[in-house]
Amino acid sequence: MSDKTVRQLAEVVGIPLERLLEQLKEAGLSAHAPDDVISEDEKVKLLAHLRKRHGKSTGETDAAPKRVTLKRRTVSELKQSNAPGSSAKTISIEVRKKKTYVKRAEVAPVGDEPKESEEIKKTEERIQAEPTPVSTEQPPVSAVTEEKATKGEEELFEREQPVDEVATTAEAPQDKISVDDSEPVDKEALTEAQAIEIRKETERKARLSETERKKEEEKKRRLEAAVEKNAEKVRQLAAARMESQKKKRQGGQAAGKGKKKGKQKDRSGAQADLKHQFEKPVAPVIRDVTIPEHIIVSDLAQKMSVKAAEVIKQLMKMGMMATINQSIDQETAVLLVEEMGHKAIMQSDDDLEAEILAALKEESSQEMSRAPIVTIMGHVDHGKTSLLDYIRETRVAAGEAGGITQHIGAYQVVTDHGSVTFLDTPGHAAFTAMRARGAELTDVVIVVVAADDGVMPQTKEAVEHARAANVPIIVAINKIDKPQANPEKVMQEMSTINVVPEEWGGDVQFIKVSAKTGEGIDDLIEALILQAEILELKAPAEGSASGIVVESRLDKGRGAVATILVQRGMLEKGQFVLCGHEYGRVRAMFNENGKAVKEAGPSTPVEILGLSGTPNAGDEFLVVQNERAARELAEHREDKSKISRMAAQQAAKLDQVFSKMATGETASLNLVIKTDVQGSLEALRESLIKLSSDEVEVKVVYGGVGGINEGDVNLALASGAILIGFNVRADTAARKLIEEKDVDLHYYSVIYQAIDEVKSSISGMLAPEIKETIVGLAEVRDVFRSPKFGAVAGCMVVEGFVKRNLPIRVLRENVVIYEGQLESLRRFKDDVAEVKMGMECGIGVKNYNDVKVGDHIEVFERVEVKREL
Ligand SMILES: Nc1nc2c(ncn2[C@@H]2O[C@H](COP(=O)(O)OP(=O)(O)OP(=O)(O)O)[C@@H](O)[C@H]2O)c(=O)[nH]1
Repeated sequence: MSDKTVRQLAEVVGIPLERLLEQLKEAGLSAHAPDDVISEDEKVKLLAHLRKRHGKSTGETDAAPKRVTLKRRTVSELKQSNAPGSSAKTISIEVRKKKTYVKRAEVAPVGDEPKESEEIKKTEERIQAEPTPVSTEQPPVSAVTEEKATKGEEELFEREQPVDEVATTAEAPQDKISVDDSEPVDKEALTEAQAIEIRKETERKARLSETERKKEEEKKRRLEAAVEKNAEKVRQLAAARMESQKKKRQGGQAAGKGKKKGKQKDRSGAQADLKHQFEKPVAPVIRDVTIPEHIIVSDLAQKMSVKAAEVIKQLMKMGMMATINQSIDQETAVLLVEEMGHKAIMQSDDDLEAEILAALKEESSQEMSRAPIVTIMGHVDHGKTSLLDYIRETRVAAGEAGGITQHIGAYQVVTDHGSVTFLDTPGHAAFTAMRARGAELTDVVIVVVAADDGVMPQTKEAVEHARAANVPIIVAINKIDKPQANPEKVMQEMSTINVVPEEWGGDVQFIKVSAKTGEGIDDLIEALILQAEILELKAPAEGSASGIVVESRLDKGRGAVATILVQRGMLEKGQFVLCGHEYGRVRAMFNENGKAVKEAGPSTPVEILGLSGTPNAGDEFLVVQNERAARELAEHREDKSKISRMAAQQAAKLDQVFSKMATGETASLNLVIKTDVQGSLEALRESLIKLSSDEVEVKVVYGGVGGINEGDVNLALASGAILIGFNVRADTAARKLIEEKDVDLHYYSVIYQAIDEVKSSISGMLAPEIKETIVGLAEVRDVFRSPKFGAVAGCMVVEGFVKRNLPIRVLRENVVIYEGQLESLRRFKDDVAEVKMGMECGIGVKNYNDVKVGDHIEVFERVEVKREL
């Protein structure tokens, strides 16, 4: 251990040299000049002297304190409210903090280490200046633990953990030298003592921290290197993306939905290089914006990379108010896009579908003759079902011995001369419903007329429906086995409705058959095959298939099951198909006998499994390359059908006839008329047809007697016609359909009123309409005779409400039989003004005593509505 000079010691201890010299003098030590050497003994003596001088000595100079404890006591109060309502509790908290420095062995001589540093001084100062740290989190360390913990230590000095005690009663241990914070402290004395103790500690720490620091630095360096490496990678990646993006933009726009994905990726790339790579465009970016037939405002904004608010603002400038989710038409969108400085590219919604269809046509060009697809129609009980059943049982079952015949909605009959496919949905309702959905599936219509009954109203309807669809007719005169059968009469009656037999010079084949005996059935099938030849029915027998959905259902075990009729191409098991709005892979195919088949050609009906849902009868199906294309097309079709539905509805509105004519959109006004009696039908039909002019042709697509039914509505929908009810009403099912499809229906009770309105609509002079609103409907459940009121109808209000002073009509089977006013409206012998739905009431009709059970009493209101052309 080397001795030090006075100057050196002053420096080490951090006090002025003069002061140290003075202290040395006071202690009576020999050293009195700055360069005098102080021995270890002298140092100890100096320390003892100093302690003595400050009155802190414990006795002998060499009996240095074993530990120095710094204490601080703080007392505070804590107010705590326990349960609500109970008074607050005050807890006194006394916090005693102490710091104890323990001497384990001899005090090491001052300056036994060559290293002296600034740190020592600083630490000393800090210890004196800083208040003892308060840490309530640290658990109190007991003296015993403290002893144990320090026993094996080899260090000469150990600075103990700060000891915090939180106590309310306990006193600090007495064997410790206590220095209370509140007492005046001789800082110099402390400095002397601590200087020695702390120096060691600091040096140890310094040594330790040196290695730790080195480690830390190494770690940091590595981390920084890794980060830099990563950043470099990200930069490279971002640069590459920017480059490809640029190229893409130059090379034109990616089409369709794939673009979306690309955009997302770009965005993530942009985020990665947000800091370094973003370059503000110096010139306006002109984009190519593809615009479909209808586009949502937000989508358009996205395509132009502007905020939707910008687009809305621009639309407002153009005089159009639109919301963010509103769809705008192509023309407006093009104007807007150009206004905003971009290039608009018009895109047809059908492009994708057209592409696929074109591909279909290309690949399947070789056409072969195909079987005719036949629908059977006729009046009730004339034998439609019997005929179909006979053909199926004898032909189909015979052809497929042992097969289980099942109803799949269509089946094929194979004969020596060729095949015929029957749609197993007899009746014109199904036929027209299919047509209303746009499916032109039937090639030939068989109109069944019972030879013993002759032409009936529904026979005429069948003929009209077939004509409206432009489908050739074959007449089957059924039940010729019956003794009272009179085929001649049937031929005559049919001629009166312009269905003239070939043998009489006409163009319609009449076949006499019996669904009971089977007579003439072969002739009928032959006639069908002949008709098919005349029609030259051909279709490609190879290539991707397409056709129509006949019916579909949800099977418990098999999921969605659809019967489809292939019209062209060859459908194979395992192919992806799109059926209306549904799509999927054909998992399995079965024919009408439940037999699994692997392929189906033109005019073949098959049941397919594997679709995502049940398509509608009349929906078109086609084979697509993959599932993605199928899904995209399904979505597109859904949109398209919505739009076309709306368009069809608009086309068939009486108040829009003139505006449509003016724009050249329409040159004909189609009408479906239902009347109460034949006489009014004829009168109305003739008068309306006479309204035809050079600009517009008024066509009565169908006219019939009786209430308006679902079939009439479907026919109106299929032919874009306006429905006219003359003294008749629509039944419940028809009303539902009318509402659902928004079909234009007009009720009249005076012929000239109907004629006037149609006339005005054609000339664009439609006056404000007096609209009749039906406010309520009551069903007659019972009829009482009262001497005072005559016939009183016991009614149940089934719709809306019945009002005493509103006009009424009496309906029998949806035909108006009386129009007038109420005489009385009663509930339990009380006269009332109004009766609501679900309530019973007694109704007396003024001047009318013929009300019957089952009749309906319609209550209506007349309101003037301004026309909007
Ligand atoms: N004698 C005889 N009776 C027949 C013939 N065809 C059908 N019938 C009978 O006529 C009745 C009606 O036959 P359907 O086949 O149900 O008639 P539909 O036209 O299908 O009747 P709807 O389904 O109610 O419209 C049944 O009782 C049949 O047995 C036939 O050729 N000869």
